[in-house]
Amino acid sequence: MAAVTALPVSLSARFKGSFAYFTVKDRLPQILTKTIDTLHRHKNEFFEEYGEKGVEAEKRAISFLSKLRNELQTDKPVTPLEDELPDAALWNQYLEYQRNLSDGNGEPSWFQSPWLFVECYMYRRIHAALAQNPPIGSFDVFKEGKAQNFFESQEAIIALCTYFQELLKNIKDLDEKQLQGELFKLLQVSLWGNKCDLSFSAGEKSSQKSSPLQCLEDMVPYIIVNDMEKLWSLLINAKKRNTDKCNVRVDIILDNAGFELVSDLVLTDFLLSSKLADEIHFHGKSIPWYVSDTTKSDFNWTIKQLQSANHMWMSRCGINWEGNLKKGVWVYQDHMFWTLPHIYSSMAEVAPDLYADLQRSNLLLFKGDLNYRKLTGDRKWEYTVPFHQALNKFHPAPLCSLRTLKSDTQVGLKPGQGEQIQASEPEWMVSGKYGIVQFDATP
Ligand SMILES: O=P(O)(O)OC[C@@]1(O)O[C@H](CO)[C@@H](O)[C@@H]1O
Ligand SMILES: [Mn+2]
Repeated sequence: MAAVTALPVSLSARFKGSFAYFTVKDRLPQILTKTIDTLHRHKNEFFEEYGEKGVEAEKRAISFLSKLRNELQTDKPVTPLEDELPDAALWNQYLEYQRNLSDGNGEPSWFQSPWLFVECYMYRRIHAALAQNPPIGSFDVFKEGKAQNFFESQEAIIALCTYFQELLKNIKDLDEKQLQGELFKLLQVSLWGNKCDLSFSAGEKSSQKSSPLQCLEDMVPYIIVNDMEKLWSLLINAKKRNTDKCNVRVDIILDNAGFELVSDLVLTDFLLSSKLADEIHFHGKSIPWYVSDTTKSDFNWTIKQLQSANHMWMSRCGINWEGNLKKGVWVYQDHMFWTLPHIYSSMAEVAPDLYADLQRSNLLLFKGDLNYRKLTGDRKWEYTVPFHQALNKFHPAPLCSLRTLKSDTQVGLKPGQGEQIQASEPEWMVSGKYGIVQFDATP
């Protein structure tokens, strides 16, 4: 009989001094405080739009959020959701599951439970604070920050769009080697684009300032797992096998809006334009999430901004991308599973429809740190554990994580590799300076 190996423990704030501990202790309350400030600042706007009712809704949302911050900071039990939003029952079932896991060690709570669970729960409660308070129910408290990130990355966006439009001019004449070179460049831009997330900096500015293409070479040593060659093989082989009947579909599970999203759109446009893929499916969040994550409204807003930009190549990108959506070769999808606390190894059970949909893809690109945490279960893995093992049977299709390290979990390293980086850079797992392009194709 095969030995059943126990899974390592979940990351949690109960490990004092860990990154999870500092996040729950400092960063999450800061994010709540900023959220409250944002609502305060929009008070007049709510009044102008909805009169007294708007102001009352704002007050109720603020008091709900202050209560939440207090619960967090005093390590109160995590309470069932009391709203009637469509995912509430699934959340409450998951809370029950956590209760059973804690095995008489007390109720699930902010500093005792798995970090991933309580962090997701905070964003879900922020959503409830607004959703339960019409008429401001659909106000996205993180919208301003996402838009600001986009505007502050303007120069980098211009540089990227210009590079890409120049590339399109002679893309048909590129030989395989050149095509591979361009794919690798755009993969790296999309990888490093993941530095620009706003929950990491507790909502402080984090935009792409310099030209995103210039220093790629210098950053190669910081890609500590680099499976770009494997990605290339998969794509080029699929292209060669491709017949009219069988489209190559690539899915990208998006992360942050702002510069990162533009880098993802350029990468996926390249896949279409080079005919490495015929169809791209984008997966975004159905509610505001982890400060900077992309919602449908961010996705459409970004394309509109590009279209109407006062720069020829930026607007060309925007126009083409709107066209891709109209033609149906780009498809935007969302599913509530992406904003549940569940790790991806439970997708087949919790969201069988989504799992079945992903199975129709030739390649899944998972962007960012949170997706990596959910792929690998957010556990204290040994660095050398194979990625496939950490995925714990999650395997709808060949998949690849493009992620800069911003939480202390990493698998698939060579023996001694993690220890060696640790010796010279104790913050390597949480600084965003290192990245991975980590691929798994084994069914
Ligand atoms: O998924 P992303 O945008 O790359 O990163 C999300 C993130 O900033 O949020 C968490 C910290 O609160 C960490 O998991 C991670 O660093
Ligand atoms: Mn994010």
